[in-house]
Amino acid sequence: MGDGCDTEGPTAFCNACGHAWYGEGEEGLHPGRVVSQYKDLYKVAVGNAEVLAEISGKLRHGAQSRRDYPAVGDHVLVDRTDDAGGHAIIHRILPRTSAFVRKDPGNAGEVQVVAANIDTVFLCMSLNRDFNLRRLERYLAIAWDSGATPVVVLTKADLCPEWEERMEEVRRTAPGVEVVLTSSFREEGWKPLAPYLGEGRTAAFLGSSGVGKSTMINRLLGEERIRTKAVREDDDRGRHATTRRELFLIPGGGAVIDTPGMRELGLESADLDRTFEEVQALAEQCRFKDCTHQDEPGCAVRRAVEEGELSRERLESWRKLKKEAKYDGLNARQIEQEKVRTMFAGFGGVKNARNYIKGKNKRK
Ligand SMILES: Nc1nc2c(ncn2[C@@H]2O[C@H](COP(=O)(O)OP(=O)(O)OP(=O)(O)O)[C@@H](O)[C@H]2O)c(=O)[nH]1
Ligand SMILES: [Zn+2]
Repeated sequence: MGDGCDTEGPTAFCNACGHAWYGEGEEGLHPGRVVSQYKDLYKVAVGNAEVLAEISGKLRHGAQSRRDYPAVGDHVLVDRTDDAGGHAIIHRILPRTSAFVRKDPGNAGEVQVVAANIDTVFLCMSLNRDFNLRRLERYLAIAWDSGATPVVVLTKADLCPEWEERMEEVRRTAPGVEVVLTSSFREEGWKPLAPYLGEGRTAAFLGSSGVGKSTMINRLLGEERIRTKAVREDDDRGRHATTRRELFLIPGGGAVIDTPGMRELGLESADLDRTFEEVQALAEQCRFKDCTHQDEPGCAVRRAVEEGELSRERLESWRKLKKEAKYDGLNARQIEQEKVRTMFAGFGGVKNARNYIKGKNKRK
């Protein structure tokens, strides 16, 4: 085991989703998983039961910022498996392996965790009207930054005879990222998602409204748990309160999270360099280290555009994103890095996946 990891192996398994975690257990406490949140109350899955829980006074007092509070997807230790006698108490949040963060709407300069412990992000794009490669670049940036591994999920394959062309376009936009084709209106049309699901794994669905995320989740769950075409998030503008965000345990093992839309996530922590790996590689050959690729002499990026090696569109979207993403030093990966370090060494999951993809790109 490398990276200075001194853990021997998992010491406990979440009995709700099967996820393994490292570190000491605690006498009398039960591992569970936060499936949804209502203001200061959390719904926690413990085994086959669900309890309503609040956080312990100690946890509250020790919290230095919003990100020290539980989020959907967190593995936590609670004091009971039955809340008939009162709310359960969350005593500890276990180290996160990944986190989606956004700016705290009620607290300038602060971030909060939108969803935690996601292994795979399904970036959903429907093959009809929604198909938009520039938008995909944004989603990719956010996904990489969360620490989870993105997979592009093309939905509504039944509506698009030109799916092969579309897949090829996606592969060019997202080099090294896996691309799958799905349809909720076809028998077993969800099957391509199966390799990313299962015992101990968590996947989140990200994508514009109407691409079919809820329909797909219902298929995976085998029942209509989410009402499709319900109240649209855009309709309650200004109200920060409840946006739909819930973790569902899949009967066959593992879990899925229905993540909020792009607007809620914002772009503040977009990992542009990874999404625009080829731009980044070119930029390294620019004469000036801080080249903005506008009008500096010796700019390798502009040269590549002139020579037709890099599309003008691609450079434009890079510029646009760079402008939008406010690099204020808050980066999801940095935030969680401390907690994550020990986890990764034993898991190998996210880190290995990244290295794998990196290597795959190099070989091209
Ligand atoms: N033809 C076709 N239609 C689909 C498919 N999946 C979903 N739809 C339809 O697309 C519409 C939107 O589906 P939803 O599942 O509500 O989409 P969503 O991404 O969850 O949308 P929000 O809840 O607004 O975020 C519904 O009318 C679905 O019946 C599919 O595979 N093929
Ligand atoms: Zn340059």
